[in-house]
Amino acid sequence: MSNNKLAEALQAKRAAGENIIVPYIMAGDGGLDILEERLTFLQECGAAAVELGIPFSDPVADGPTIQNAGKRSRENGTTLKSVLERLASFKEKRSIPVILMTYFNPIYTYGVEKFATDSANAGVTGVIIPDLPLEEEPVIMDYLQEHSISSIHLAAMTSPDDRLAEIARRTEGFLYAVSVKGTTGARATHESTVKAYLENLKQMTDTPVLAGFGVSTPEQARELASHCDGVIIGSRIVDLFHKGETEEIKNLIQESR
Ligand SMILES: O=P(O)(O)OC[C@@H](O)[C@@H](O)c1c[nH]c2ccccc12
Repeated sequence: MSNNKLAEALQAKRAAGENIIVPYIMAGDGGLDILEERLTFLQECGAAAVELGIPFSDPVADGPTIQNAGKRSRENGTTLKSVLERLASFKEKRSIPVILMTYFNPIYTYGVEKFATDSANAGVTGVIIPDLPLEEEPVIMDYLQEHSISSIHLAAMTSPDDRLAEIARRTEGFLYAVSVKGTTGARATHESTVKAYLENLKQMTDTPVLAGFGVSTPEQARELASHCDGVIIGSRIVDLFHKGETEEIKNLIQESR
C-alpha cells in the first residue's frame, strides 16, 4: 500500500495556486531546544513541509554549508535518537509535515525496523535516504509502508530515461529532482538543460515534482517551479538561521511561493 498523505498535503498548496516550498534545516544546529520554534516559524512562513537533516560524519552529497551545520549539530551531541525523541515530544502541536533526510548508516545502526516505528511515533511523514539505491530499498520499504511513511526518491540529471521512469514510479510523497550535477549548496545559475529535465520528469508521474540543489533566491525558485511543482531550499536557509536572519527566511519563502 503506498501512502499519499504527504503528496496530498503538497498538492493542496499547488491547487491553491502556490509553488510548493520545502525548506531544509539541519536538526540540532543551534541545539534541539529551538527545533520546535523553527518548525513553527517555517510553517507560518508558508512552507509546505520541512526536510529535517540528521547530522552524519560522512555526508557525501553535502556541500560546505550543510557539512558545517552537521558538524555544529554533532558537537551539540545531536543523534538520530535525540531528534526522534524531540519530534515526538511536540508532535500533537504541529501540522507541518516533517520529512527526515538521513544517510543510511545512522538508520542501520539504530535498527531499520525500530527506525520506522519510532519515526511514526515522532509524527514523521516521509524519509529521504540519498545513499540507498532503489535496488537496496527492500531492506526498509515494508517497515515504512507499514507505518504510512513516504519514501522519497531522488532523480539525477545524469540518469537515463528508463531509470528516471522507474524512480518516478517508485517515489512516494514527491519526486526529488536533483537539479545540478554535484553536491548541495547555493549556486548563481542552473544549467540550461534543467527545464527539459524537469518537464520530462513531470510527464513521468502524477506525484509532485520538486527541484532541489542550488536554489537560494526567489527568482531561482519561481523559475524552476514554473517547470515542475516547487522547490527545496537548503543551504541558504541553513545559513540564514545560523546568522539569525529570520526575516530574510520569511521573505525568501514568501516570495518563492
Ligand atoms: O542546499 P541546497 O543546494 O539548497 O540543496 C537542498 C539540500 O540541501 C537538501 O535537500 C539536502 C541536504 N542534504 C542532502 C543530501 C542529499 C539530498 C538532499 C539533501
